[in-house]
Amino acid sequence: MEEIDHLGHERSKIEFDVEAMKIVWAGSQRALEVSDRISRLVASDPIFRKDDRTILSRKELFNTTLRKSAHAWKRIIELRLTEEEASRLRFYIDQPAFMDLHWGMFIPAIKGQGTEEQQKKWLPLAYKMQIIGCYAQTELGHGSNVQGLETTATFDPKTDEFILHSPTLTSSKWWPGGLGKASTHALIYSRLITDGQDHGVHGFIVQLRSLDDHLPLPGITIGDIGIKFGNGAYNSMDNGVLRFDHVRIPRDQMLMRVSQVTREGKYLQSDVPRQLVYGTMVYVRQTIVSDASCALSRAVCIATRYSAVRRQFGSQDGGPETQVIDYKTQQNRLFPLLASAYAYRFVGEWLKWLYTDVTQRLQANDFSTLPEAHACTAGLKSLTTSATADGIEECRKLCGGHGYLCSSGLPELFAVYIPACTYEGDNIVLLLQVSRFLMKTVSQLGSGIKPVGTTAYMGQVEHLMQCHCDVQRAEDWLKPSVILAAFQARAARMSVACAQNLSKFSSQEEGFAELSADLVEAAVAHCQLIVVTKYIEKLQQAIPGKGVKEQLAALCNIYALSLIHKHQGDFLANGCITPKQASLVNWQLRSLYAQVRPNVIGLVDAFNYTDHYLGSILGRYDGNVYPKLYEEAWKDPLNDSVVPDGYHEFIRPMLKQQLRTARL
Ligand SMILES: CCCCCCCCCC/C=C\CCCCCCCC(=O)SCCNC(=O)CCNC(=O)[C@H](O)C(C)(C)COP(=O)(O)OP(=O)(O)OC[C@H]1O[C@@H](n2cnc3c(N)ncnc32)[C@H](O)[C@@H]1OP(=O)(O)O
Ligand SMILES: Cc1cc2nc3c(=O)[nH]c(=O)nc-3n(C[C@H](O)[C@H](O)[C@H](O)COP(=O)(O)OP(=O)(O)OC[C@H]3O[C@@H](n4cnc5c(N)ncnc54)[C@H](O)[C@@H]3O)c2cc1C
Repeated sequence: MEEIDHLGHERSKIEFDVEAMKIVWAGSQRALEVSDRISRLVASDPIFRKDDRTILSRKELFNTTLRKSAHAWKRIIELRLTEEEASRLRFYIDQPAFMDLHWGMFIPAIKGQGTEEQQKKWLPLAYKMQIIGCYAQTELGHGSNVQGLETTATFDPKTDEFILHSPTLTSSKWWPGGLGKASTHALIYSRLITDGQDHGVHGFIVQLRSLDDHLPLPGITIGDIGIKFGNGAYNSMDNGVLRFDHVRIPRDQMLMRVSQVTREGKYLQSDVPRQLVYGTMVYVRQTIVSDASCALSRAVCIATRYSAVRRQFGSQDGGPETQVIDYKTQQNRLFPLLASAYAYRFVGEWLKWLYTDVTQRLQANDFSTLPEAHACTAGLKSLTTSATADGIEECRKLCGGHGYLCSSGLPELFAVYIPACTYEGDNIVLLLQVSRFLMKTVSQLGSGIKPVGTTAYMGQVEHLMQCHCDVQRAEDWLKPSVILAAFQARAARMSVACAQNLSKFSSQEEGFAELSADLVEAAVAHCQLIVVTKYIEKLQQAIPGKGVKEQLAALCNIYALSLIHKHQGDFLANGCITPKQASLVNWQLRSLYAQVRPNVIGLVDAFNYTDHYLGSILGRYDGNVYPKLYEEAWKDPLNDSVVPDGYHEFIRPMLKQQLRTARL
């Protein structure tokens, strides 16, 4: 039987080349080909099914994680997948697993902080999965404050070993993914003590479990920390707890690129900055920005398709009701999220470039761009994950009641995504790092040090402090130069205001503590400017395909103008725009919504997500929502029997008792 495309009418209206847009979204023709091939491979393999995840018990769920990971590894070997293909495989399997930490943090940490000799010894074992590693930094008592970690690694010159110890309950390692049940090894961040002196936090490779029977090694207490938020979701991950009781490891298992301990127990610091100990976090924060565009685009794809299928009110003369996507309020909530998904995609691409550049420089002992890389990764991780978490929840609401069903895919997506606002650095703590960087930049203005990179605009601070926005008609808001000027003026004015207010305090520390809420807002303004700038730069490149650039430009304008509308308090209070100009933003936004409306189904089709990956009845490619929702309901285990288990024990006696009471 021929499949009906319930969204066919929508697809017939699309004014741009969707196939060309798929290439832009994927990054290149080759990336699209890889993504497409691997997504189909995963969708067609029954071991990777995920439709039962929300009803499995924790043990069953973890068992599927192990099965899927082992099967993925087998396929990687059999098909000789490249690193890029393997990473796509993990993406489409779509189940958080210990493998993420092994490949995403354990290996990068050894690469970034290990000496050549250490890399030669450990990386081949890790690449062949002969050991499984995790990243164990956070403790029960400290996560954000890394310098406050309590685990100790004390050098014993008699035996040429470090003694790992957990001196307090709060020093127990707590949270590391993969630690609870799967890992054989861990990168332990702990205080280095030599000759009674504390040298601060350093990384150590420690074996946790036997490679023969997986039992914990002597002196090691280890387990899972318990069930987390939401059904399924991040519960496939074995986040763990770990305590050491005087566990000995050889001296050469301290990662020694940044600093070394000699055979005699002497502590040596190399020219490499200490902050490189935090380097793995910079790497992962960068990947989290691209991940945000994936999670948001997934939610937006579901909400957009469903909004085109769903009809409510507005029937005239017995005709069809209005598609909810045609309500301006729906567009005003949904289209800025669609635009944000594209914006985060492009800023993620740029951040990847920035990270590659800083890594190459670090290898040549050029550390000059490290502060900027830290500020950009911290700030953009924070901005994009907060907006994505809120955006997923907004998409759930955009889908009305059906969005609350697990079969919409949205509850699980929300539950699995929200910890991104916390892990790899709490979002507020990270924004405070950005504001520290901004305050330093402002304090150096006029000192001859020219701001570069993403703070280059501060070089024109005098102009930005008093310039006026050049908008008279709504269409003027479409000029990239006008948008950039408004965002630059807002960011510069907010940073300068913070710097001026800081100078009123007797100490910088006191000022930072008192003004931290304003500082966070200034950091957000700076990060939004980065996203807008990188999107505008993307549009300056050649982008082939009929109508593709026009759609991307419309989305860029929606992204920027919806932010001006949302944060108009900042723009107005700082005198960057007038109330009249703020109201023209809304006029222009409405016109942009009308421009993209016929194309929105094409814009979400361009993500090229399979139904398997979306995991949503509401977001099905064919829009065949109602029959499938109806069918799905009958699969619920509660419907296995017509009369529920427990009827005789609980319902019947209650009913009978009521009967007796009624007779009395
Ligand atoms: C099947 C096969 C599959 C194959 C493919 C798989 C691929 C998988 C990919 C998946 C990838 C990842 C999955 C990830 C899943 C998520 C797991 C989550 C893991 C974690 O959460 S790990 C723990 C993370 N913890 C944190 O982030 C802690 C946050 N805290 C900090 O970062 C710091 O403590 C701090 C807040 C920055 C403060 O530190 P500190 O007090 O030491 O520093 P100061 O504020 O005093 O600053 C001093 C100085 O240092 C600068 N600085 C700080 N941090 C950095 C940095 N990271 N880099 C560079 N510089 C830094 C700071 O700016 C100051 O500079 P200044 O002196 O002002 O010049
Ligand atoms: C799902 C998940 C997976 C994780 N995986 C790992 C892992 O693999 N390895 C690992 O080592 N860790 C892991 N973590 C731990 C994670 O990195 C930390 O939880 C995170 O860094 C936040 O630290 P915290 O828990 O100490 O939060 P806290 O710092 O205790 O935050 C609590 C509150 O205090 C606020 N706050 C804290 N400091 C300040 C400040 N200076 N100014 C203003 N406000 C402040 C925060 O904004 C927040 O609102 C994971 C966590 C989660 C949730």
